[in-house]
Amino acid sequence: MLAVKVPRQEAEKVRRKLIELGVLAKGYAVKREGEFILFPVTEPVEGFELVEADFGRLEKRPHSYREVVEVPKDVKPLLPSSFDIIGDIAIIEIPKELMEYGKAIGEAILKVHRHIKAVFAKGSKVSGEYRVRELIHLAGERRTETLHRENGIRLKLDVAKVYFSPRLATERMRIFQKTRPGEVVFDMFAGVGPYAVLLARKAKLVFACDINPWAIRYLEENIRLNKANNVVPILGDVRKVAGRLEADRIIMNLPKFADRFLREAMLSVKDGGVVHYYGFGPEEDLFSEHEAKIKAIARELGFKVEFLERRKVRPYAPRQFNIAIDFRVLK
Ligand SMILES: C[S@@+](CC[C@H](N)C(=O)[O-])C[C@H]1O[C@@H](n2cnc3c(N)ncnc32)[C@H](O)[C@@H]1O
Repeated sequence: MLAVKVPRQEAEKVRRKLIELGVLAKGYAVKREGEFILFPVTEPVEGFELVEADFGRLEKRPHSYREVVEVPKDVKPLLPSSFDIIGDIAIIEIPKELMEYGKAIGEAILKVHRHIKAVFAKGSKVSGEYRVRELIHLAGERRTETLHRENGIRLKLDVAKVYFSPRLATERMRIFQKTRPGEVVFDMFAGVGPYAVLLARKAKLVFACDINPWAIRYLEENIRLNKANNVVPILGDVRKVAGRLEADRIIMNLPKFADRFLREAMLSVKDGGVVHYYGFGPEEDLFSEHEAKIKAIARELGFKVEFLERRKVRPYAPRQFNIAIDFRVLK
């Protein structure tokens, strides 16, 4: 095949020129011959030494597991285009019709994403007090503990024993940016500590409560891993703790039931402090119901609320969103 031969020192400059001219042949590995580099080209190029040479084909690495997965053609359109990655574990939601090809899907994911060591399918919705879901092993190691990196912190967790969603990383960073140095924060539903450990980098003190003993066990480990010694882990029902401490900022990341804990949040926040409330809302009216509940509880307690920000955090179900409402409590 036709090639341009150039001294090694000029190779990078020439490569860019050939790309600019649109004549560099794609899919071939460039060749080295002593002090020279040979570039495969699709047509003669003026001003360069041209030679004939054989080139090896570049191995084309697939970008998606869908390119290599071995499933019948008719079910291919059902393959999900994305999945969650927590540390080195992939968790994919596959439709019922694809369940019998679970192993093939898992193996394809392992093949394309070399850093993933285990693949699980979602076996149920997130449920119960601990907000965990069943997982079905598809391929790779039968291990559910992993180390996840997010926003510059390291989080050890067991995906089968605690709640954790990597999709909230941006939201957590947003709250970090709102936090002011010297604040006292109360993370009412802390899990393994993705908010608490991150906010501890700015806040003076972070109280982090969870009712799931596994979550608190991992939170304690994450405090050590990240040297977040200003986080106070509290194991138990937040109802027993609330009102017994005072915070400048409260995080209520229990979207399914947060409305049931508004009284506890308002009793625990200082006059002028801020509550970050999470919920789920239908597309056509995301916030009204939640805001009405917030106002009603404030009224009952004789407080005032000032709404600061409302936002969609992420899609949750068809035409349903995970939403956030930030509000200030005036006592
Ligand atoms: C949606 S998860 C959020 C965890 C964490 N904030 C995160 O972002 O990964 C909610 C957490 O609240 C905890 N929880 C549920 N009810 C509780 C209660 N009454 N008191 C304390 N924690 C509770 C669950 O165990 C779960 O870990």
